[in-house]
Amino acid sequence: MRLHRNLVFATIDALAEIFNVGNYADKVIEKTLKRDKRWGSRDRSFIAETTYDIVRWKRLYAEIAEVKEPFSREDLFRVFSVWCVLRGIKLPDWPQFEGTPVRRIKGKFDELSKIRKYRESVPDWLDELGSRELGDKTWTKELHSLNNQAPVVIRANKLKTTPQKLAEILKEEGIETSNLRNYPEALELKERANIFRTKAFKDGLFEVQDASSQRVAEFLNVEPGMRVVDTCAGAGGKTLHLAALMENKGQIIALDIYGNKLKELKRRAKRAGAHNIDTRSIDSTKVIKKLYNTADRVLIDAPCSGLGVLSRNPDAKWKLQPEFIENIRNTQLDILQKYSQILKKGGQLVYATCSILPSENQQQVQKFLKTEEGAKFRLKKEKTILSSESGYDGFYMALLEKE
Ligand SMILES: C[S@@+](CC[C@H](N)C(=O)[O-])C[C@H]1O[C@@H](n2cnc3c(N)ncnc32)[C@H](O)[C@@H]1O
Repeated sequence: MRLHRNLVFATIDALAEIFNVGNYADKVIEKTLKRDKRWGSRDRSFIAETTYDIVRWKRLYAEIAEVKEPFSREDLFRVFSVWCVLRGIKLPDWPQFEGTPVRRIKGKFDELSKIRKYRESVPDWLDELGSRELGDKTWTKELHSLNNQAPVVIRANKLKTTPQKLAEILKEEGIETSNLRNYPEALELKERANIFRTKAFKDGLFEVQDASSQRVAEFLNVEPGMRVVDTCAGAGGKTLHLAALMENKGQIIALDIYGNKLKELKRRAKRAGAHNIDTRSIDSTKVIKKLYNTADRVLIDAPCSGLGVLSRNPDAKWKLQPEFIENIRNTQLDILQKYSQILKKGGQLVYATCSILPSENQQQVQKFLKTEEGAKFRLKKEKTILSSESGYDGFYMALLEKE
């Protein structure tokens, strides 16, 4: 691979903004890619993938490069040169790479690879938390898996197509996919591509949704005609899936505390041809209370640490703080106690997170069952999806019935 100066410089700029300013990697990359209209798809994927890679391996690379935050531009070039050396990419003869100690980089890599927190590049506190909650053996495997680049999985929108037809349509647009066994609506891209540019996407034939995430709506046992409340709907990944499973019949009320996310949900619903979704912003407790005892099904796709989706969101490793996880656990329990009251007697509720920590998952459900509201519920089944076992995101889901 030959390195192009403007692509490397754009990557360094993006890294400076992510590491030193603290902006989100996806937003920074999106902005960086708009900088030069002449960049083709290979140029764009170089910038995006290299930036994500260096974000993912920040601790390991910085340790090898012997640099500390906040990084100067010179430091970032040193980190970049570690990335090149470890990938076997020939360094160009630019002044920024002069005197790069190639042998020393390889030696330090071998040495640091013996220690998990460096090898897998995580902060000390996170390594300790994961190991304490999951056990050393499972955490080691899981962390390794969460450091792999996530595959691109899409969900065929059954309101408009079938996975088979969609695969053919995408093939005509130059995108090859394969079916995923045991995931009835999913297709996986054989090669990464910007699928948002396809006509099939603009026509609402699919949504990008990880395979594990596609398990959540299925878990809720919805049927056409039901009244379903999606309490933490965000931009609607699961809401749209619910609408498809309900064949557009019945009613879905999508709630969130952020109105802008619900606006995006509406846009996506229009594209998907999902007509049975109402959105309501939770701007007071009244919004929830009005819905008490009205729903056949409730989904609580709770805010969480997001540790199960590190492979698609590697900068969370550096942005997450232990206090955030502590606070989010309180929110999760509070939400469970309040939003569960939306359910009618005999109705079913799914509590889900994209976390792999038992303290956000099964332990929260057990705590909830011991509360006054929780005593009305029975745990029907629960499922923990580990990335190391499934090859996709880490998720947790529990199905509860109101007796
Ligand atoms: C895991 S995300 C939801 C993802 C979404 N369901 C999807 O499938 O795309 C959690 C959502 O909960 C929302 N949220 C956070 N606190 C909340 C609260 N107290 N009540 C309702 N929603 C909340 C966040 O804004 C976020 O959109």
